[in-house]
Amino acid sequence: MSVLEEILDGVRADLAARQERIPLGNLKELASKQPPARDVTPLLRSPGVSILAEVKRSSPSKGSLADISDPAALAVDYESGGAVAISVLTEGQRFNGSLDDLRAVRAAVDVPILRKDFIITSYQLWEARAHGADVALLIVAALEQNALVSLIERAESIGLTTLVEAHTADEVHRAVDAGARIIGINARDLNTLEVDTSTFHRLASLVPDGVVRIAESGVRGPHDVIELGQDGADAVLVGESLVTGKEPRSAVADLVAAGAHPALNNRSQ
Ligand SMILES: O=C(O)c1ccccc1NCC(=O)[C@H](O)[C@H](O)COP(=O)(O)O
Repeated sequence: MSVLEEILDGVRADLAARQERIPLGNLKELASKQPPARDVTPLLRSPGVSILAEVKRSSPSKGSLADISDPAALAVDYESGGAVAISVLTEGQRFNGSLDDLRAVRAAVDVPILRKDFIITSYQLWEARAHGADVALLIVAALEQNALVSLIERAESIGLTTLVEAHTADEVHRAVDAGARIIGINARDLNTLEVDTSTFHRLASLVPDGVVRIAESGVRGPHDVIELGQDGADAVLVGESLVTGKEPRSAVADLVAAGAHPALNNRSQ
C-alpha cells in the first residue's frame, strides 16, 4: 500500500468518527456564523514571492518535528513576520494536527488560513469553513477526476478558495482540466516521501499563465525562495524549516525579504 493510501485509510476512519458525532447540519450552522472567507488570491498575485507559513508538528517523513503547544502564538509570529497566509495541518494520525488548531489560529490572526488536510468529501469542506478556514487543499493524487471537479465546485459554493496540489505532470494537467485557479506543485514524492527540489522547475511551465503557482515542500531558506521565484513561483509554502529553525517571526521575515529580492523584479506577474 502506498504512503498516501495509508494516510487516507486513517483519514477515512477519523472522518467516519467525526461524522458520527457531528451532523452536517451543525457544521453548516457553524459555517453560517463565520465572517465571509478572506480572499487569498490577490495576496498570492502581489509582486514578488509570497510566503505561506505552516503550523506543522509532525510528518510521515520525519516523525515529530516540533512541540507546538500554542499554534495560535506560532501563527501570530508568522503573521507578524509577513506571511500572507497561514497553513494549518489538521490531519491527526500522521501530522498530529486538529480542527482545534485551526479554530485557535483563526481566532488569533487576520490573514487567510489554509486547511491543509486530505480532503475527500464535502463534509470536510464544511468543517474547514465552520472552523474559520478560507482556503482548502485538494490533492489531485487522492481524488478521481470527477470528485476533484465536484469538490472544487462545492468549495467555491461554500465560499472557500481551493489550492489544488499536484506532484507530477499528469496531475498538473488534471488540475488545469478541473479548473483550478491556484495550483501547488509539491516537491515531496508521495510514494518515497523524498523531496526533489527540481520538481517545481520541471513542472511550473505546465501551469497556464493566469493560474497562481505555489511551490510546496523542501524550502529551507531565502536562497530557495529566490530560486523558486526565478522559476515562476508566485508563492511558497514552508513548514518544516520554520518549525525546526530559529525564531519563527524573523525566519518568516527573512523569507519575505527574499521574496522581494530585486532579482525577481522582471518576472511577469
Ligand atoms: O511532510 C510530509 O512528510 C508529508 C508526507 C506525505 C504527505 C504530505 C506531507 N506533507 C504535507 C505538505 O505538503 C508539507 O507539509 C508542506 O508542503 C510543507 O513542506 P515542508 O516545508 O517540507 O515541511
